[in-house]
Amino acid sequence: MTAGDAGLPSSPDSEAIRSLSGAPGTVVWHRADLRIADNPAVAAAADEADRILPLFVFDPGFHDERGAACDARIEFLHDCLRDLDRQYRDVDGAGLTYAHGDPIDVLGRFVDAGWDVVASASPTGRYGRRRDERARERLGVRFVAGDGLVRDADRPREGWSDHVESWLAADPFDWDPRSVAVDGVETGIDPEAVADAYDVKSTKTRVPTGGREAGRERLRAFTERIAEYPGSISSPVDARDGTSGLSPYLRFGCLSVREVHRHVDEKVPDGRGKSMFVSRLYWNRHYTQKLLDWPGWLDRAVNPVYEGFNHDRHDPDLVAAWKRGETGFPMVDASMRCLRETGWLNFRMRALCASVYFHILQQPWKIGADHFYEHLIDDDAAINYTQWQSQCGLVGRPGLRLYDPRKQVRDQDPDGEFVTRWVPELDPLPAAHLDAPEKAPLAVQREVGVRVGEEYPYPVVDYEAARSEFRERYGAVHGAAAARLGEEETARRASLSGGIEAARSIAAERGEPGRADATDAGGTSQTGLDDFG
Ligand SMILES: Cc1cc2nc3c(=O)[nH]c(=O)nc-3n(C[C@H](O)[C@H](O)[C@H](O)COP(=O)(O)OP(=O)(O)OC[C@H]3O[C@@H](n4cnc5c(N)ncnc54)[C@H](O)[C@@H]3O)c2cc1C
Repeated sequence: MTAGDAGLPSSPDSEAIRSLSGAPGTVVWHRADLRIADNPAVAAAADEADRILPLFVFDPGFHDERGAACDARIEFLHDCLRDLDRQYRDVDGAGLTYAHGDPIDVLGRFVDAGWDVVASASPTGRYGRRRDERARERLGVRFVAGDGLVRDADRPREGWSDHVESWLAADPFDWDPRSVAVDGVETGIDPEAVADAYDVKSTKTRVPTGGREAGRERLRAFTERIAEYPGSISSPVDARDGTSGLSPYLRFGCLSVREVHRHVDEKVPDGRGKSMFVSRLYWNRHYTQKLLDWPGWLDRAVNPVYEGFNHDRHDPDLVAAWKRGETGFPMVDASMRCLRETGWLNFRMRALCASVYFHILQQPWKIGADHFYEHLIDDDAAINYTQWQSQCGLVGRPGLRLYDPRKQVRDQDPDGEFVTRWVPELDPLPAAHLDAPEKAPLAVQREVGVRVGEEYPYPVVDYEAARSEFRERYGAVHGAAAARLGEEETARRASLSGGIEAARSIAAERGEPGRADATDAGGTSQTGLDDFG
């Protein structure tokens, strides 16, 4: 579909822009920073101009069939935009101007009419990177940094934690709405028109309402129950209401990481819940720094030795079974169905599904990561793809994150609440058999009317055999992969928290052909606060 096919023109046109009265000022081009508080671009524009014009451009590349987001994520974005419009109106200005078309064309018309353009700098995927480069080169758009990441440094990871810590402690970006006029141009475009034109209709359920107001409410509610956070993280049943649920609000910039940190720091006494939550805000910055350091995370194995790993085994039927939640591993199936229907999963279940996909089904990692990208409401290219590569073991660090899906049922869902909610055909089976229904005695299967192979599939692969085979294959090249971490370029790409030195020390210790050091990740969970790599 093109802009024309969707029935929406590229708007506003030059005439509408020229007809704005008064001298041109500065356009604030909003993208993934849908707030007016603690926003470096808004603050910079208000500081330099007497007049600002906040703009969001609906890009057909995001909304038509080329866009990878599900309709629920687009609806969440639309909520965020309506809320941003309200934020501007609340400070007595015109609201947000909605545009439609190729952002470079739209912004070019403003530049031709004498406007400057500023935007917040943020690492993006390939498409966004190209768009931003064109905007900078052709139109002189200024990208203002202020997200706590290290830019333009030869070794971004040197002193990185200190840098993030002082950014978190610094005052938020501020501006005085009384010192600047907030202008707008009538375009006839708004989220409703876009939803109609592109037929945006979500079929997902339990999707939260987008926008700053809803995000702030969630933050307030979460801080009241933060003491229960550590005990709620791992189980998919408890996590749904037990973790903050802030990820989509951070993803679309309704709230800044810094203001979330400040709120928790000021309102919550020190304790385990607070420190675990704060460490996750660091992880958010850590994984985002990775994408800034190397954009290839989105489509190439970070360690060249693993490029193409599993490609020779690509089996579309296995991939389809994983996507549909029909692998015969109940915890994976419940998680994959829950992802498709609600657009959210807790960390452990995301890691489990990625691990089973790559280590057990032995399928190419990017197809799996793209599927997550399509369905997650919080999908953040920076976190999703870097997490996928880390979970799959494509960095070349020692230690595989292998999750056993049967153990996860026993540990995280012993009563079968999550499994039977999402895989209702297993509901009649006693909970004791939900970790491995294929092992339930035939008499039990007959009695409750759940016959494995009919109502529910046998495991699509033999878990133990597949795990041994994967360890064998992965281990055969792991020494070579570790050795590559000793090379400057691969070390830079990996962007480990310990910097290039950490990568070199892995190369020195493990950099020779040998077997992978595989452990069951079921008990170990994930990277610690002091170990961002
Ligand atoms: C394969 C895989 C893909 C993932 N994809 C995404 C993604 O696209 N977007 C995303 O925001 N998170 C992603 N995560 C990280 C994590 O699962 C989610 O941030 C978390 O589940 C969101 O729920 P919450 O906001 O309630 O988390 P909370 O536990 O309340 O954490 C608060 C915030 O900290 C950050 N955070 C928490 N855990 C992590 C982590 N492990 N890595 C980086 N940041 C973290 C997020 O911004 C989150 O909103 C992924 C994890 C895996 C294993």
